[in-house]
Amino acid sequence: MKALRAYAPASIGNVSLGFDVLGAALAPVDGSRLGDEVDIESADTFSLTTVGPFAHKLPGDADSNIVTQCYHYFCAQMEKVGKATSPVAMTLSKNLPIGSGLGSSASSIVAAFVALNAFYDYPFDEDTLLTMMGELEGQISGSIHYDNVAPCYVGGMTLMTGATSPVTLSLPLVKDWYYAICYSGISVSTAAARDILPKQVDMATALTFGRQLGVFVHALNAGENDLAASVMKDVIAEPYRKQLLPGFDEARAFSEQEGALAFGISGSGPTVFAVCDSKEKAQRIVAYLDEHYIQNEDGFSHVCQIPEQGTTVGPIA
Ligand SMILES: Nc1ncnc2c1ncn2[C@@H]1O[C@H](COP(=O)(O)OP(=O)(O)O)[C@@H](O)[C@H]1O
Ligand SMILES: N[C@@H](CCOP(=O)(O)O)C(=O)O
Repeated sequence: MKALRAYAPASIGNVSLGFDVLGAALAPVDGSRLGDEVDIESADTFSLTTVGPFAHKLPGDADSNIVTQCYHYFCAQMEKVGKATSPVAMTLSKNLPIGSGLGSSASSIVAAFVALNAFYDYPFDEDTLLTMMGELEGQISGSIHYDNVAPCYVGGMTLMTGATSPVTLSLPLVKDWYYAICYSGISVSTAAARDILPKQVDMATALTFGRQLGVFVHALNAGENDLAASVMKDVIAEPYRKQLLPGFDEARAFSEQEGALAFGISGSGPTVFAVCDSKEKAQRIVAYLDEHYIQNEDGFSHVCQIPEQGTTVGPIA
């Protein structure tokens, strides 16, 4: 009997300078896994079982779980293209905290769609699947944005095009950048953190946003890494969101003093990240964040890099 497992990594939405259009996958350098997993196998009727360290924080009923919604959405898309589906049993290992800024819902969504697509012998191509992932992410967070689902699915650092094909472009990776990331343990709802943002930005902010994104993409392609890091500043969301994050200003001050190239909010927070040009600097910042930024026993931190690979799927060993 076919039984598959998909693993979908955590991700940094926005990467400070690219609100809703830039994202990066995350992989701890110690080789541990940071992401949700979805198992799938044939069954007489559909079911979803949830396990893992954050399963108890999910909605109690399977119907409210985004993975169940992915299954129904996937089946409806299959029907539209005249393809049959049969019931499956799915198991979600909920390894990412909810409302963490690590693309938790995106990780579940991407793992679910990749597992379903593989189970039914790959009926949909990458752009079609990404569009479906964005749709489900939009249902849960209040508006469609691809900056978590895209890097989670394809890996690397991704820039959204606004087109349906290709949905996303992959940017060059800086091999010697290390990301100190820390989840404080509190929950910030993405929908609520979007609601507090102004609906319009002024001309000066729009010009800074465009200039930074243009310079960043050029600098990465030219290998001018310091120039790229110099424009990793959030002029859209951080000024409004940082008030939700106790210890944010102090964490930034410490990281900058330790030589971090950039510091910002991962997605809508509360996770923060510091970009460093050595693993040792990232480890020192992680040690500070462990002691000063974490608020409760759910918090954690890691030194990460951006993996080239995104979601993986294969037979359950
Ligand atoms: N599999 C799932 N993973 C994460 N959140 C889920 C899942 N299924 C349903 N939810 C609900 O979706 C919402 C996700 O909140 P959100 O703030 O967008 O989280 P995140 O920023 O971590 O993706 C929560 O209300 C959560 O209960
Ligand atoms: N671009 C989005 C990213 C949200 O990421 P999450 O990990 O907090 O869901 C935003 O900034 O609202």
